[in-house]
Amino acid sequence: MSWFQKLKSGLSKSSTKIVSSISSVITKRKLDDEALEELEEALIAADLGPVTAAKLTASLAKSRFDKEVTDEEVRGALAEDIAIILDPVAKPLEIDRSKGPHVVLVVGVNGSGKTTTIGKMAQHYSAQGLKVMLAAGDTFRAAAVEQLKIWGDRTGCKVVARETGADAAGLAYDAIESARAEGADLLLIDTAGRLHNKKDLMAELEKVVRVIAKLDASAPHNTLLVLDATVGQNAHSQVETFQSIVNVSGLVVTKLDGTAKGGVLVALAEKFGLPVHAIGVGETADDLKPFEADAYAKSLMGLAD
Ligand SMILES: Nc1nc2c(ncn2[C@@H]2O[C@H](COP(=O)(O)OP(=O)(O)OP(=O)(O)O)[C@@H](O)[C@H]2O)c(=O)[nH]1
Repeated sequence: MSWFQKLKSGLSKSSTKIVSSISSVITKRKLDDEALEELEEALIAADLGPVTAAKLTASLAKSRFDKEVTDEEVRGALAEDIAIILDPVAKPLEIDRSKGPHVVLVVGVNGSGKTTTIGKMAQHYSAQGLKVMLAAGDTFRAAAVEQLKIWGDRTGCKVVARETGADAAGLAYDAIESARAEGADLLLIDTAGRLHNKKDLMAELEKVVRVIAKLDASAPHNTLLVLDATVGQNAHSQVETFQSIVNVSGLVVTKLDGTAKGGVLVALAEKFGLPVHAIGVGETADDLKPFEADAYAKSLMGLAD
């Protein structure tokens, strides 16, 4: 399978839903007010959000109002406009090897896919020849540490870990020192997604960031928020919550293969404008894909490359 085919098959639940709802609205008919309204509703139902849905239908009306249209033509036009929305946020993560190590803090709620994403990134960057190290900063859950160690074994990357309940900031500090000593290029730090309450989570993440900065004032160089696409519109409040705690520098959206809510990424791009570095379309190491605006927009609309 080509890269595009894999992306398309990963997003098939989302595109099947969108394609069928668009084709039920537009079966060779005039693009009148009623059709536009139904189309807008279909886009909102596909998690693109009311603001984006309104913007997309307005753009369509501008070029095609009162004209005979086919559903494929509508999907093509929507894909073009969606790609324009996504283009400014589609930015691969840039690793600066001179940082020695480039430090990436990975945050997100429990189960969003943080650990899996770190494992996939470890694989990706190791394959590019970078020396990658992992820090098991979710000291709150023993299973999270174990899971990261499994990814460490799988990808041949060293994992810095401590016993359950250990101080996460202290662990992050050790991990940076160890990464420096080993000459690592990239350090990926996992974090806890849930503590007893938001106040605890906030205190922990703030402390981790503070302690990291003691060793390197420019670190963390990236703070990635991992979002599970299956939560749909709840992703918005997760972004707001984490933005209030840490300086979120970019997003990774996971589990796009298991949901019809792939449109949420368009709504997130429109609302927050945060870089989307990669997307998860499965559980294996190869299932982290670069986020490309045009390919994503076409896949979402069920179109060929
Ligand atoms: N289908 C699919 N499953 C995924 C993807 N990313 C992660 N998962 C699965 O989602 C589940 C949770 O992922 P984790 O990586 O453990 O999530 P986490 O955020 O680290 O969660 P905690 O360890 O509980 O804090 C696991 O079963 C993963 O295999 C994806 O892109 N697609």
